[in-house]
Amino acid sequence: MPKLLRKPEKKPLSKGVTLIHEVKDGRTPLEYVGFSIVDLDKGAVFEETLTNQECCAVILTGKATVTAGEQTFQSLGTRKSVFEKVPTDSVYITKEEKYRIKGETDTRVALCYAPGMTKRPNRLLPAKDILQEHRGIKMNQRSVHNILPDSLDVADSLLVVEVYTESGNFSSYPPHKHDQDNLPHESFLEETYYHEQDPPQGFVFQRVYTDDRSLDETMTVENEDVVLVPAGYHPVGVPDGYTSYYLNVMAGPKRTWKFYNDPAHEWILDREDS
Ligand SMILES: O=C(O)C[C@@H](O)[C@H](O)C(=O)CO
Repeated sequence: MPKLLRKPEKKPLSKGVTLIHEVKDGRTPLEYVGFSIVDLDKGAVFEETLTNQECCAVILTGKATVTAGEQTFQSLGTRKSVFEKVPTDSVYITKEEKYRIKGETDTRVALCYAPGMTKRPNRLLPAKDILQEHRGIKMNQRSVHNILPDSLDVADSLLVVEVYTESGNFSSYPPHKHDQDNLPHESFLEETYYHEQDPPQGFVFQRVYTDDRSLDETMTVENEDVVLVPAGYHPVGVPDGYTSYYLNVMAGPKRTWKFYNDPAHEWILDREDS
């Protein structure tokens, strides 16, 4: 198996709580980004006390109550499937905070982690405030929900975004990278991709490669897989008949998304939309 591809592990943590993915704590080559997926049965509770990391809890599906410090946010979550394609609710939780998530229904939660340097207010990121964006032309079209973009100054490191790519299209394309701390031209950001496909027997292809090809992995990515992007360009191609969803978490030394397109493929941006 390529070293950047992670399959769902489905490990029971406690009654009604199942760990689907855990990309953190010595189980990852990434230094800045941590990522988990947790499934909660109705009524089940997941609890954690953060240390030097901040967290964004994204209610992928189902409904949940999130308590962070003294605040409780009830009835979060807007969809039974990510493919309803509506934005969902998330909660930003500051470092050194204790939080708990209780499933009000069966719930899938993404826990996105990155270094926290300061104590910040915990904050609800409600679905109604999520900025939606359409990007691209021809077979390079995708829709984006900006959950925690760099324009929103609520986190120290975390950037979180979800992306839908329709049948036959490419996204994260033309291939771009953000692996040099060289602002204003490029920022250094690691990235994770949590993928789903509709219908779920689908797959997508994702390539992660650097200019010198010292890193060059092309992966067949199935439903619920995670891909790690420590460096390099990272385009995604979606086969005919399937829709792709992915959730990206990015973090690095500076909280700015400044990417650099692969010059070999940048020309596709210059085409007429006909
Ligand atoms: O616009 C897209 O195709 C999504 C990507 O930008 C994705 O969020 C990413 O690669 C971020 O670096």
